[in-house]
Amino acid sequence: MRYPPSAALPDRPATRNLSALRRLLHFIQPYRWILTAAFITLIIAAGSVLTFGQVLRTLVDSGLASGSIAELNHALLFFFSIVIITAIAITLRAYLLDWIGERVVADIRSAVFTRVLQLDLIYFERIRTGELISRLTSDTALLQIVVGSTLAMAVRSALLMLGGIIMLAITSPALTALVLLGVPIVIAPGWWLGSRVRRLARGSQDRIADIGAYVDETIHGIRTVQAFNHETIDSQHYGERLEAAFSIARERAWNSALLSGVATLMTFGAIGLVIWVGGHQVLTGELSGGQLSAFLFYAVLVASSVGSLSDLSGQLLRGAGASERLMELLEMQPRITAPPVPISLAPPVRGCIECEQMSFYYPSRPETPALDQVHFTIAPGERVALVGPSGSGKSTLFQLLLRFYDPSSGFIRFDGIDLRALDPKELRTHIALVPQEPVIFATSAWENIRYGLNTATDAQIRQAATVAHAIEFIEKLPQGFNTDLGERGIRLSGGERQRIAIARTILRNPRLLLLDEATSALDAASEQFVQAALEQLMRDRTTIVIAHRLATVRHADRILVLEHGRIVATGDHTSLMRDGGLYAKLAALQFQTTDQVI
Ligand SMILES: Nc1ncnc2c1ncn2[C@@H]1O[C@H](COP(=O)(O)OP(=O)(O)OP(=O)(O)O)[C@@H](O)[C@H]1O
Repeated sequence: MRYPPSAALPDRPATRNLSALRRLLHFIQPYRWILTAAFITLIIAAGSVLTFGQVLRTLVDSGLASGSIAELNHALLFFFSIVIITAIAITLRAYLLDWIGERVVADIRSAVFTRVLQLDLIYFERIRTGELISRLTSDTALLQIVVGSTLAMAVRSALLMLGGIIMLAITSPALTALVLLGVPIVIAPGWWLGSRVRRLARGSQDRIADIGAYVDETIHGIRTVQAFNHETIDSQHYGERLEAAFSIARERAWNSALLSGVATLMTFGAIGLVIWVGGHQVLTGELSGGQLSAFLFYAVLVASSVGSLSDLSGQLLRGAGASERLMELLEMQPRITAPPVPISLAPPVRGCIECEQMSFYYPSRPETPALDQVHFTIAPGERVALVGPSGSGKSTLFQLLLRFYDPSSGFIRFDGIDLRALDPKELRTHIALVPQEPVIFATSAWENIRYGLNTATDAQIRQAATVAHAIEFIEKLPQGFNTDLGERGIRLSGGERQRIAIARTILRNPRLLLLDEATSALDAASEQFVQAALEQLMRDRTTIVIAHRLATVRHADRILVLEHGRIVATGDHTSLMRDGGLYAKLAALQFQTTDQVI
């Protein structure tokens, strides 16, 4: 088992360890030359900033103090040259690093999304969609900042800090000793408050992910929300989450404000002290005015570098946490995979299904079998109806046939080959599922039908829509096939959505059709169209249908009756009715008797 045990997403507290950032190297590696160029510009920029202190010293001591215009001009020329070099280096550094940040994050997003799409259903049972989306957006956004600026800023600050200290020592060793002694006193409160701010910021981010997940769930279920008059309650729940987020954010804001105040007090207090001591030295002639100016410049530089290093270390830690979560997502291995050497289905694929003493337990319910010693064979082209009370395992059987899960024991074979020996991709090209609630995407009718077969031409799509009796309503839509069907097909009726799904399946032309009949009754006209479309779809292929209509069970070659995951009876409608038993009871209760009363 390669998933974390309790949650789908590794939702651990942010790591205290920056080594998680090392895992980003794999993504940065392809751009190492650009990164090298960026670091060269970074070093040039940092070097130029350090040179400013010397420029200042020359300006004061040689330019101003000497009273010579020529020397002043000379010093200013030096100053402008450094300004130009710094500006060019900063421009290049900013662009190159931003570029790398955006590029790496785009690559990570793409890799994570591709991986998530490959994970199997057990993963999606555990995860909240909103949370995943928030991870994909907020964690990657954090990484973008880390790769695109924080890392480089940290290196820059470290360079400036070290360079600054060296220049301080060169300028005035005595004052430097004083400053270094004072540094711990100046930065200690900052570190303490800074770590509080970071912890609160992390809490605030988790609350925001929680709010995102709640909004996602509520908006998805907006019809249910409104139908149950749940708007006020949901607003209240949302409000409570917002308040929780706000109270953490308020605490963070207060600590952050305090941090700014304390940092200002400490920094300027320390500068004042240096001016006081240094000023005395200038007066006694131990130090020149230029030296004191340069010293102050370097002292401010070192102080601000230390300050920004402490800020950046928080960001780096959060980035390391984000990187760790994303990399763990990336490293998750789907369990349903092709074997190293998959067996290919020999053409022509027939669509023969065998289930041999097959049992299945959902991983989250290891004590109750969802399917128990199921045993049957379905011949190519046969039409089989599955009937059983709710929870008897009908949909589970479909999921196993599509190999979303593997049996816990026993076998399922397709054309005589164990599903586990096949590449699931190949298997699924021969199977199509028409669910009760078809999935419609927020795009045109063209694209929704083409979903069944990427390479389909417009003519093939029209043909499939005609066979599925979808063309009748598609052509009446405002822009015909180009009409956007709205998110989840919200602009279509239930019957229309089903006919789009049927057209899609016709295009796919599977050997095995898994059909979950809609339980909700359609109006007579729509029902007629859907039935006619289904008849076309079922022709000449093996079909297993979870039946809710009398017409379906009557036309089935065979009916399998499931109860508590077991097959309790098999036969055709007439013989099963004659036997009485569960089927007869279910038939009386379950089938929509629009066409004929039992
Ligand atoms: N993802 C899951 N994890 C754990 N148990 C599950 C899961 N999905 C279904 N079950 C359980 O497995 C059993 C079979 O469920 P299944 O959905 O196959 O029934 P069904 O016959 O299709 O029911 P219905 O007609 O109501 O759709 C039920 O007891 C159900 O609670």
